Amino acid sequence: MEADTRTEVVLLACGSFNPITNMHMRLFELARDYLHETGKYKVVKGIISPVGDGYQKKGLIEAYHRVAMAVLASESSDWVKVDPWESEQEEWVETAKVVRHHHEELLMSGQCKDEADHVKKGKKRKLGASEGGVSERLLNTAVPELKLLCGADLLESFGTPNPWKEEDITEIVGKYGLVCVTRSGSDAQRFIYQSDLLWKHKKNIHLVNEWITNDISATWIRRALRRAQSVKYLLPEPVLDYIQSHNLYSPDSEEKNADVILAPLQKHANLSK
Ligand SMILES: Nc1ncnc2c1ncn2[C@@H]1O[C@H](COP(=O)(O)OP(=O)(O)OP(=O)(O)O)[C@@H](O)[C@H]1O
Ligand SMILES: NC(=O)c1ccc[n+]([C@@H]2O[C@H](COP(=O)(O)O)[C@@H](O)[C@H]2O)c1
Ligand SMILES: [Zn+2]
Repeated sequence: MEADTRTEVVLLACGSFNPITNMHMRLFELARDYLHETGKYKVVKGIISPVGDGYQKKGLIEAYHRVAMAVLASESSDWVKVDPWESEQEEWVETAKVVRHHHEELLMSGQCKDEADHVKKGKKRKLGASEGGVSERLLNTAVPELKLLCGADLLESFGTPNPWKEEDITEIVGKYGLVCVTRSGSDAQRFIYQSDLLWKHKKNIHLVNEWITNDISATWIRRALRRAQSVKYLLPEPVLDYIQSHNLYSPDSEEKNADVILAPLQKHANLSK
């Protein structure tokens, strides 16, 4: 039997997940199919990382509820898991730092693995994004690549100068890589073409076309819930049960953080003072 030489990949999705929807779970499935079809990658894990309360987005309910719902949603998957680390940080954490954290976790878990086992199996796995302060010991360890998974709207938000620092985009796209799920007719390709920075790293950006279009957004779901309209079949049933039993998403909850500036914008304003 031939050895599997594909590069192992872990997909990390960052966002509010307020609440998690069927489309969030579909993102992982679409991205995995795409990467497998290239013949070069083997997706070994998906991570959902809900943003912390410090993000201060309008209508953002408490992180423990968003994490609990994400855990319920992920129960239907055997490869996508929730990681609460980001949600547990007191202050909002830049996405580049979240990616760095998960990459370090991967390096640490790789360090503990019995390397000899891989050698025995004749498995030669490529090391993921690894330069930059990583010890020789870690460089010799087999670690999957970590890639940020997002929708086209997040990619396009890179173009708005305020919330994203150029060095963060460079780190995410240049060092790790991006898998972006886009809709047919979406302008993600043009967007990359129009950005010198993204164009430079285009080899690290995988655009996944979603042919079975699905426009579910958490904002639309919260709106329907406020109006007591049905959202059945738009999110996993256990998530819907959780929302109903905890009475989440009311006109009041939508007013949370209404008068507060989004954390990335605040941070940026402080830096440029
Ligand atoms: N329908 C969709 N198609 C493609 N990507 C999506 C879709 N819905 C969400 N995403 C992606 O999922 C990630 C997490 O998104 P987020 O939590 O903001 O969900 P959302 O549905 O966009 O919520 P909101 O409406 O509150 O902004 C982001 O990368 C976002 O681009
Ligand atoms: N500079 C940054 O790192 C930066 C800026 C804006 C949003 N984000 C992240 O993008 C995601 C956006 O989520 P929403 O679409 O729900 O606002 C969040 O995970 C947030 O932390 C990161
Ligand atoms: Zn969003």
